[in-house]
Amino acid sequence: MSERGLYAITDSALLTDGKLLPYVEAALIGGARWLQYRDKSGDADKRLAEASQLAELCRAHDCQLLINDDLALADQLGVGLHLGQEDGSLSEARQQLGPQALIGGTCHASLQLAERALIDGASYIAFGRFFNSMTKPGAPAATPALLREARQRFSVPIVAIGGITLDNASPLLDAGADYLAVINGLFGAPDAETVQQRARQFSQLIHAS
Ligand SMILES: Cc1ncc(COP(=O)(O)OP(=O)(O)O)c(N)n1
Ligand SMILES: Cc1nc(C(=O)O)sc1CCOP(=O)(O)O
Ligand SMILES: [Mg+2]
Repeated sequence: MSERGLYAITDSALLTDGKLLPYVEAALIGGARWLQYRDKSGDADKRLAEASQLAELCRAHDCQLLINDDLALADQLGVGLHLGQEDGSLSEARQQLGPQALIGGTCHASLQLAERALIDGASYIAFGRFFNSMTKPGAPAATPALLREARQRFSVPIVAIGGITLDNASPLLDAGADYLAVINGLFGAPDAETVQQRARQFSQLIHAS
């Protein structure tokens, strides 16, 4: 598992009209190291079908797949999981998915939530939002100073999320972020070629920092 990189997150509202697979494949070709399937439709059949296709793509491109919120789906596919504060027990997810599973926790702007997540078995901790987010405008705000403090305290991968673009990402990397979790700054593109270019540029930025 690479310890730094681009963490692409899908969005069912953004990746419509058949964009999901071509845009995700472009992100993987461009170097995304982790991919989170984030779908809020509630359509279980669609979610299983799409997540299964993404699992195949990720295997072909040596990318780790994680499922947002849904432990049962992650377990069914044998992939990772991301849990927020309202998504159930991280310790139970660790118990069910086993010691090797990639499991992450939302920590907003709280070092205490990060400590709790690590006690519960998280593989990584995610802080945010750092900038205005088109996808999740109401998320609590975090600062690069928090990332510096977290870098001092914790040895697990640190993820930054929320309104991240190629133009504003560098201070987060300088402050200690290992992964940049991005939705709109990556997938809010006019075509797959642009997604691939953005993924390459994010990957270069991360590995040069
Ligand atoms: C990498 C990463 N960090 C944070 C989140 C947000 O998770 P959550 O708070 O559960 O909100 P939803 O994404 O479920 O709306 C995330 N998904 N990924
Ligand atoms: C899903 C999510 N969680 C956040 C948090 O702060 O926990 S911000 C966010 C949205 C990320 O999308 P975009 O890159 O388009 O801003
Ligand atoms: Mg959630």
